[in-house]
Amino acid sequence: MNVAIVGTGYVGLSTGVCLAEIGHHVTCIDHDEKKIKLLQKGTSPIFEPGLEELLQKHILSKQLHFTSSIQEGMKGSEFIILSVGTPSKKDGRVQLSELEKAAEQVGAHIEKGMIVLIKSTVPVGTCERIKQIIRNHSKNEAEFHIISNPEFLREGSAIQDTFSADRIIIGYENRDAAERVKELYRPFHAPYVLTNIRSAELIKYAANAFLATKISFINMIANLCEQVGADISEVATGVGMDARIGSDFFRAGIGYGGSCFPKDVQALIHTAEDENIDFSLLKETVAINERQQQILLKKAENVLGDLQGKKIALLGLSFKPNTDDLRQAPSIAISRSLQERGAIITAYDPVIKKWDSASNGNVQLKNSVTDALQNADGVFLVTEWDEFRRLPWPALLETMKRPAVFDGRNCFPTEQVEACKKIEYYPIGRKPIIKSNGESS
Ligand SMILES: NC(=O)c1ccc[n+]([C@@H]2O[C@H](COP(=O)([O-])OP(=O)(O)OC[C@H]3O[C@@H](n4cnc5c(N)ncnc54)[C@H](O)[C@@H]3O)[C@@H](O)[C@H]2O)c1
Ligand SMILES: O=c1ccn([C@@H]2O[C@H](COP(=O)(O)OP(=O)(O)O[C@H]3O[C@H](CO)[C@@H](O)[C@H](O)[C@H]3O)[C@@H](O)[C@H]2O)c(=O)[nH]1
Repeated sequence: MNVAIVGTGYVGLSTGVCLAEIGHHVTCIDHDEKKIKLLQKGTSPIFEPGLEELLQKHILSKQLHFTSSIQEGMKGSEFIILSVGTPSKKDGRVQLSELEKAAEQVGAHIEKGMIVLIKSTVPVGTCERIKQIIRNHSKNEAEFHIISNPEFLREGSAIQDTFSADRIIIGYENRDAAERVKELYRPFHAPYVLTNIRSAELIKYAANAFLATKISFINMIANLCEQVGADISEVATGVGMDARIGSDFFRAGIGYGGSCFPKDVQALIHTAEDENIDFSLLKETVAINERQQQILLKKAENVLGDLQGKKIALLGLSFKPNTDDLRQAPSIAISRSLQERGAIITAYDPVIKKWDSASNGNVQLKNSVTDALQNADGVFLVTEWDEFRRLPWPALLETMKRPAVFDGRNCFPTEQVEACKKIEYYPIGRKPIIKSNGESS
């Protein structure tokens, strides 16, 4: 089948390569010409495991094409997938201008029988508006169909998530169009949920808001663990083993970030507000998350005192491992607060090589963990990149002024704590371990 994807970002590109892999002919469209040129050469503009291999494979197989022209991309396509960004406005509501603009452009080239799938995350009622915009811009009044098809892939595991999706949501008003969409995705072997468009739109927000709330809940339990002498890892395991609760998205830490949870929770609060519903539970999810992002800072102040002039090393900057995405990353909130307190901030991340110090806090990016840790008063483990678990920690800590480790993801290997003669280890929701000359106190 022929598919056009409008918006070749994290979602559009991941979806595009996966649809090519299952045998479709895909044209990815983006108005960013630099991005398109890079993609045409087989280079991925984003860091996403497994993506570049599929990209190169299907450029060669001629199943994957890239263009900055909507007209060229849509020509002969049966399915038009819209996956442009829907970021937050300052007040937390959803900015729909990118999607509306894309809809106008799609409208100008829409043809009879085309199926337009809205994959961008959009508030309830948006798909109906987008349909109207496309119709208003259609020159030939072509009859087309609209489908709400929210996406659930995660950054860092986008390809794997697409091939083993828990479900595919198809919000439809025309049953034949829904059946054609089922056929498009059939090789993924995922269960379908066929529903009306508004329910499909809401499913996406409810899923993200629930997961974010689950994280805030376990973070509060972690904070309680610290006060009552319990261990969050064991508590989360014991609670999560109840099949009704589940152990996924139950890792305590420094709170959730990324381009989705923060904006989608805010958007759902606003949707409820517009219907005169005070979704106070979600407001608390957000408030807990904001406090949690400051927890390493508080611990560091308790241990190191005034942070003015102290050197703090941040390990990991992206909002989670295996991505280069910095959108709403906890590292930004942390470095801004450290800067306010006059700390000197160094950082290392395996893939982030650019950092906007003016808006994200003044951070000196280093090329290695060794350089970042040199002479530091403390290290914050911010993102649980795998490589941090395999470092020669005993030797590294000796290069620090004070071997104080503030572990925001509980990812520092326990055996390494044991191997260190001198360490002050402060995890989340667990007892700190202080060792000097090989003795714990
Ligand atoms: N990032 C994720 O993990 C994820 C997962 C599920 C759903 N979503 C949702 O999917 C949507 C896209 O997210 P993303 O992270 O891929 O966004 P993104 O910002 O990475 O990509 C959007 C792309 O659309 C392009 N674009 C914008 N307007 C265009 C137009 N008129 N014509 C052509 N190209 C245009 C931009 O240049 C950009 O490359 C959002 O609604 C988001 O909430 C994201
Ligand atoms: O137990 C956990 C799990 C995650 N996180 C944090 O939560 C954030 C989001 O992580 P994750 O959900 O893995 O990444 P995203 O790529 O943001 O994916 C979420 O947002 C996407 C965009 O809507 C959805 O498609 C996905 O289903 C949804 O998981 C990150 O900061 C994680 O560190 C935790 O703190 N504890």
